[in-house]
Amino acid sequence: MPHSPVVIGVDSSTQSTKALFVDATDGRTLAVGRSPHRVDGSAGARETDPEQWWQALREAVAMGLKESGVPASAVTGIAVAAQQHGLVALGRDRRPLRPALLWNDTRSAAQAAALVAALGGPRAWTDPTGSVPVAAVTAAKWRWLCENEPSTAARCTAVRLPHDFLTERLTGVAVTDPGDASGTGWYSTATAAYDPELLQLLRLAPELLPTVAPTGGTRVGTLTTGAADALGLPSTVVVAAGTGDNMSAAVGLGLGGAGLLDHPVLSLGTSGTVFAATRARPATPALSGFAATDGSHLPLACTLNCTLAVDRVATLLGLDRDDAEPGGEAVLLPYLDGERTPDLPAASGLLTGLRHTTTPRQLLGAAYEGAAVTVLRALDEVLRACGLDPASPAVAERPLRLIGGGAQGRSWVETVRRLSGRPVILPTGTEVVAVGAAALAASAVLGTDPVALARAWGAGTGPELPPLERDLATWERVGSVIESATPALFGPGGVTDPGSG
Ligand SMILES: Nc1ncnc2c1ncn2[C@@H]1O[C@H](COP(=O)(O)OP(=O)(O)O)[C@@H](O)[C@H]1O
Ligand SMILES: O=C(CO)[C@@H](O)[C@H](O)COP(=O)(O)O
Repeated sequence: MPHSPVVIGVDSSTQSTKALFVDATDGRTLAVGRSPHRVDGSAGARETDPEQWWQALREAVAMGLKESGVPASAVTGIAVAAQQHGLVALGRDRRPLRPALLWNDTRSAAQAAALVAALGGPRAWTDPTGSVPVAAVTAAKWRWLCENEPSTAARCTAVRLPHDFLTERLTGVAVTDPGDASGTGWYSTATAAYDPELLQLLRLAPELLPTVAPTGGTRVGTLTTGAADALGLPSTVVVAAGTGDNMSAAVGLGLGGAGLLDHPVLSLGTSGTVFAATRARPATPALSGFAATDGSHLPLACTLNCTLAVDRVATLLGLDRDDAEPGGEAVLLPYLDGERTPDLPAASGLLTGLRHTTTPRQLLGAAYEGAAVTVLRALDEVLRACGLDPASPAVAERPLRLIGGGAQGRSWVETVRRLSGRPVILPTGTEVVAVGAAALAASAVLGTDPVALARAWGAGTGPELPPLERDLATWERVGSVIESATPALFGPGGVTDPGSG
């Protein structure tokens, strides 16, 4: 009997690649293949060889095929969602000239500040792009490459984001989507096209860039013979344009034009992000005003230090992840990688409020609190960007959808509930970025709306935990330390503009 059609949603995130095999008829997860990658670098550098992502994609697909027992002939579509912003510089042979500069590489902070000044301040950037450049933004990374490795920049014949690089490996087609493009700093969310004035300022030739597909669910082509051989899949498999990981999570949760708008999400991974899909184009210096991949928008704030940083504190203390209790007087800002929100690229971890009575478990709890308050402080701004009044009781009761690896952890869930005072939904689909990519793939195969499809699949629904009484004392204690964490405290490299996102 023929197998029902299967689509593969790929999440190529900072730490690993996941390939989710989904039954396209009902959204059932059949298997998930996984393969880790390495992030190299110290003193602000964060790099990964893009060939590692390609290798990991191959391994994750092979694992998924084996575990699902699905015949390769049943696979009809694939799409890639990946970590945002990373700069992939390719040479004439379409191979990387150097490792990718990742979203959490802070060496480009000075270039970001110079770009803001060159255009006349934050508003001059939010008007076209929706966002103010910070070290994470690809435009700042391109300028860093030009200034620090000019011969590599001169040899560069193509500039790609992580998901574009992988989509091109699959199809041979140079294509991106509006969602991931909106994190580059050279794409205008106002005109839905690359901005020629910004490209000129960046000294980036438009020929180096991929074309922008109308949506992440656009059919780009089919697998090349080489990619089909490498993946063990038929060359008839349809490839969709794909998108950035946060945009894909929105699709997987059923948020967007054909789904729920203005419902907040908190993602707990290497980065902490808070965002919502909304109708109006965001343009405030306090947030990244991204495009979603389906024509709606995605106001978002992102921190550099979330699960990985807290896990590191647990390791330093010799404790298990969940061996934590509320921090008491201790405040720990786990800014081990510098920080993006607030914009403190030269920051390091900060501990204050230590007493003779402070226990290691409280210190770990303080790290959870520091990371959680840092990202949750942007939630009200996200709600305002959705046209909502955060102070209104109906908005305050709106549940927060918790996703990312951290949503699997008891301490993360309890810390977020205690500090937000909101109901929390734990979606049943634990790999919502990959679910979103699978919905984009299915959309390219079937011609349906990806958000509507993902809603029907139901991955965004799950148990709703009731609100806990809000721990305002901790919220305010941690918040006041964040307010005092100025660039001057962390030495050179800090940026004085409070714009973040
Ligand atoms: N059961 C768990 N409890 C707490 N944290 C977890 C758990 N499982 C995974 N994680 C965290 O999830 C993170 C990976 O999540 P993921 O969303 O895949 O990250 P990324 O997208 O940045 O690669 C790890 O840093 C790990 O700390
Ligand atoms: O830079 C951002 C968002 O602007 C990050 O959210 C990256 O997209 C990386 O995500 P994770 O690997 O942490 O999921």
